[in-house]
Amino acid sequence: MNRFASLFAALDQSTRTTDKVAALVAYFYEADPEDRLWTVALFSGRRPRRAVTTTELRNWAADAARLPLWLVEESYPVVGDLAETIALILPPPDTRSERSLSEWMAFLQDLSGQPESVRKSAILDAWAQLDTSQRFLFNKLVTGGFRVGVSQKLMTRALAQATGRSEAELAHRLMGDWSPDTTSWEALIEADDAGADASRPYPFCLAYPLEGDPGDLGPPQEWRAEWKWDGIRGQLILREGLHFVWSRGEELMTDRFPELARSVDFLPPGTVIDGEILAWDGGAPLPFAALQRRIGRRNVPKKLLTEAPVILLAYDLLEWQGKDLRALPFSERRGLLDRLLHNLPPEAPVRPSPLVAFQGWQELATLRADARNRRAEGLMLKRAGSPYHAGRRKGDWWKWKLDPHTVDAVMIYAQAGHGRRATLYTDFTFAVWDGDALVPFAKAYSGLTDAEFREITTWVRANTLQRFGPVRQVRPELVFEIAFEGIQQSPRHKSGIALRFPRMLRWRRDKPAAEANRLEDLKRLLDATKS
Ligand SMILES: Nc1ncnc2c1ncn2[C@@H]1O[C@H](COP(=O)(O)OP(=O)(O)OP(=O)(O)O)[C@@H](O)[C@H]1O
Repeated sequence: MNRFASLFAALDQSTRTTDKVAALVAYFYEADPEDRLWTVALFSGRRPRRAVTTTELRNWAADAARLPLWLVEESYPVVGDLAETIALILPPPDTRSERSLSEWMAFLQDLSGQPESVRKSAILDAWAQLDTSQRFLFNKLVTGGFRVGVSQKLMTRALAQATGRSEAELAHRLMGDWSPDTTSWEALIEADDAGADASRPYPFCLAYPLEGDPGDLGPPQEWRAEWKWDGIRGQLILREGLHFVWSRGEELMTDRFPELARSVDFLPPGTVIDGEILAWDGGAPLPFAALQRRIGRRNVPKKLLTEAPVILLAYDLLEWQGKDLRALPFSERRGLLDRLLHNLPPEAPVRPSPLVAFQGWQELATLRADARNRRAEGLMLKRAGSPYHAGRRKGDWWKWKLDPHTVDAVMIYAQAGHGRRATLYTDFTFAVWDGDALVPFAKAYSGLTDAEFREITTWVRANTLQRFGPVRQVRPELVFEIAFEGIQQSPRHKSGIALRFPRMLRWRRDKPAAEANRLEDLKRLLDATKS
């Protein structure tokens, strides 16, 4: 645990990317393969099974520190972090543990499902062997609320330096359905047979919002335009006679969209397609509300399959005949994709998303104005010569939406509704990132379906950090897309801004909290509306 604790301290102390990468590279050189694997798992958002609830942890810490529970409860808001509060109030350790990170993880995994008395004495025993900084980390591992200022991209860069493999290859290897229980460092990072897991997706290429004039992008012939569909991003993988569908948040959605199973009848194995899952009425997309009824359902009732059938509108080809095509220019990948799909019969659940032909930027701006009639949110601009990047990189993919007034925000407080919805948590407070902190900027309470509010209510009950009368502070994990009519400066709000008519457009299950918008984004929008 010492080595991991030093790594954590080094990452925490510096905001400079080069320092963070150097600390990670040094760690990857020195640590044991089991610890390296757990570190990669934790830093890429993979959580161990949770064996202990935060309430149990608080109660046990109060016992161990011989403090009344109310004093622990009072200390928590002052410190601001439960793991840290507990680390600080416990008496000094009796002995020092020599356990490594992976040994502690195995210890925690073994606790899951054990009776409370066994789990309590194990946790107390662990606390008695760890110093304050190790305890802090240990508590974070127990609660699963592990966050460091290290993006997947940064970690991949460090891994590339430490292993001599390319970032693109490593980013691909780290995707998909693995955990330290199902793989080893050797199999995940080093073994030649990187294709062992047939379901493994590629990291999604993401876009930046176009804020200025498209004319600034250079000659229009270097660009391709497509409609920006209002559905769910999906990567369809066809390998070894099987099919898999991944969300942009690395969640397997295969069973949720059974219509896509038929793609194996029309397309050969060794094909991976990037596209948008849309509810489809035969010739055009249905409004997002139709697709919304499908989201979150693992078993889709027959009625819904007929009322809101889905297809994949394909816009990129990432693998063909088992070969990774990501390094090819976009125009070539698109050409191959169109050839692959243009002859498919209407019953095939995959179709090409058409390219929008244009000669000049002015013509494209006029076409964009018609996006709503096409049931699109605007346009996507993709540089014809660009490879398929992993993640968000400025320059080659731009989203040029019609309505720029949306923001992805993290829910931090929840309150029950009124009347018919009095038993459900429906009124939420949302925050965006300001540095490493979340600042509240808006409240909203409409826009989701009853089924979604029910699911969120269960989640709120299980993830409450604190109560203030009727309001619950929740783990900052759920992301929602908030739409609004206007934005203005406001000295009354901590964020310094106020929104007009904010409402929830959708629950972004595919986005982790770290990817929510930042206060700078809202300030930029504020400046743009002023000028
Ligand atoms: N033709 C298209 N090409 C690429 N992406 C498209 C297309 N049509 C719709 N999209 C959607 O637009 C998104 C592109 O924006 P971005 O990469 O920033 O992801 P995002 O944060 O999910 O975006 P948003 O919230 O604006 O949909 C994709 O994730 C995808 O779901």
